[in-house]
Amino acid sequence: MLIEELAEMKREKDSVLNERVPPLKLTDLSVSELQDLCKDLHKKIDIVDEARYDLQIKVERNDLEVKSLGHKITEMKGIKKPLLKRVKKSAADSMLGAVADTGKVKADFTSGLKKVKKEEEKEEVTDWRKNVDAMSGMEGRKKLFDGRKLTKTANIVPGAFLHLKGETQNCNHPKSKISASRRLFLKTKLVKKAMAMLEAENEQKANEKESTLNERLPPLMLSGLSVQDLQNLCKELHQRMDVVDEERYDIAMKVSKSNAEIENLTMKIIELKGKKRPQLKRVRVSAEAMMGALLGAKVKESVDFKANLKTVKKEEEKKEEVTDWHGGSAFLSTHTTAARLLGRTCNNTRKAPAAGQSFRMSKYKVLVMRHGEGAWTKENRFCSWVDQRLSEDGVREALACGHLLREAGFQLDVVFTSLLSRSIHTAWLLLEAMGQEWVPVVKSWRLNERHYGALIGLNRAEMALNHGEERVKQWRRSYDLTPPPIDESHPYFLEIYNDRRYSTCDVAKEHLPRSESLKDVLERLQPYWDGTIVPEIKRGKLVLISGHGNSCRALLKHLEGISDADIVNVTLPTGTPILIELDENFRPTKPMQLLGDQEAIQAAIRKVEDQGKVKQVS
Ligand SMILES: O=C(O)[C@@H](COP(=O)(O)O)OP(=O)(O)O
Repeated sequence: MLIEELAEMKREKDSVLNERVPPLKLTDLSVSELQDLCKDLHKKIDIVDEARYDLQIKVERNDLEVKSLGHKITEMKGIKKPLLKRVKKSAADSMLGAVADTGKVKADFTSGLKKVKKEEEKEEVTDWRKNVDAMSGMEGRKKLFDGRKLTKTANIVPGAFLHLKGETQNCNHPKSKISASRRLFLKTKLVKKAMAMLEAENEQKANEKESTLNERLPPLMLSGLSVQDLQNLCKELHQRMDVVDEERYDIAMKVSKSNAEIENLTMKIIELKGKKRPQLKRVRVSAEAMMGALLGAKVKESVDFKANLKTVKKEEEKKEEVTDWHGGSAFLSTHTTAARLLGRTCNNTRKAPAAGQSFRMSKYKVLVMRHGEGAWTKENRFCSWVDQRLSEDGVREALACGHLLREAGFQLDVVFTSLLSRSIHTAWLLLEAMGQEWVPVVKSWRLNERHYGALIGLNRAEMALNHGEERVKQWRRSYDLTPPPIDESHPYFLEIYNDRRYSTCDVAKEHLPRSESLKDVLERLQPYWDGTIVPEIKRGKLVLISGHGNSCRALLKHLEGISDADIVNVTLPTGTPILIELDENFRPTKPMQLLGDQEAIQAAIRKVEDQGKVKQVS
């Protein structure tokens, strides 16, 4: 790295740290003021130290992930890999493996692997297979769930799953006698067990964290201290704050470095997979189905997506895309259905045309999408203004979205994103997949995700357990409910508000939101839409907005005239572009279209909705 760059990084670090820990001013302070100052410093150290602790854990996790991805790449390149030994996995890892998507178990056995002699490996592999073979039949099952056997999750759970999924490599062993229903039974039990272990592990981790933090920063004892003592204590705490904060800064740098590395490796893996992507079919979908897709549960009973699925020849497909642009009688009738579904509570200026009314010509098109899946979606935590990256699936979704748009022939002129990395990366990836990297990407905090206030970082399913699913739904989807605001004691407060990106906004940092309802989101977003995005569209540019679940909901509410009551039922899937066609007055001319495989879209919506439910494992 160039000396100049290093010097720049040092300058940047010094300025951030100086801003966060300004010099002490002790002169003329009374005893009580000094005591307050001590308390204040003590509290700040506590917060920063906790953040440092969390970041350190993240560094360790990232390191493991980097190693694991490295192994994967080595394997994919067909390079002879070193002999590997299974290592203990945490309950969390086993859980992740056990409950990984669509029923295909994905325990990642290459992570944290060690070289060993061939003999050792064979022995070990044979061992767990034997274990599982011995588990068929009632006796076996009992043994399998015997607490003694399960005290070491790592050695049994992943192996058992692997076997149950029929993914064992050794062909010499006779085929498993376990029937499908037994398999399901075993899997369910194992998941339950793993969940209990996960809970215990989480509790243990929380205890460890608390005791470490308490040890590092014992409580303050201020009584009986003279002015001189208090001044010395302030100095000591100030110095300590400086050290802790600098460490936190360095660790945060490590995290962003390893995040970038993970992203690079993930991209490499995707490239190595040979850009194999699912065949996307354009399908004719009724307006009802479209609204069903968007409104999720509300109307889904009446929607049969399978019945609407149709394979169309490529030629026909293109023709349809172009010629159906302004619609015909079919368009009018579908639009009317959509108007009926939404129109009841639509505000009149935005309402789609009703039957008998003349239909308007589409003058403008705009594409709106929620970014690909974010890393915290996997953990089911409210992410909001915390700058999490895309997950591996999120990267895949963004690329698939780019391919879809390229195949459909879209030529973008400008992309708008929020200031959050997940929205920006989605834009980059999709532009790359479209071969349109040159297209400008314009960023604004006004497209940021809704600020979830004090809810940031909390787990939705746990919230549902503690407060009820309905309450969580209200927090997530209602129009004018504002969650409790974030304050300085919140673990992510400093990370958000000390971030340099927020000093670039068109409002002062202290006026940035501390919590928002969807209504607030629309209020901060609309001036940007009217003042910056609309003029570009009017210039004839094709605009894509890579936003967030709720910033996109707010925009759709505005464009489609969705009522306060109906917006509650609108949930957006990740990585799915929505095409909106507008007339010269920016009123919709036809129902918005969620582009892509409708069945998959419906499933993705359900997945997002289910995040707010108490997880039932039965
Ligand atoms: O803040 C978050 O966690 C999600 C939305 O959460 P829900 O409103 O779906 O709970 O935003 P996004 O992933 O689109 O950035």
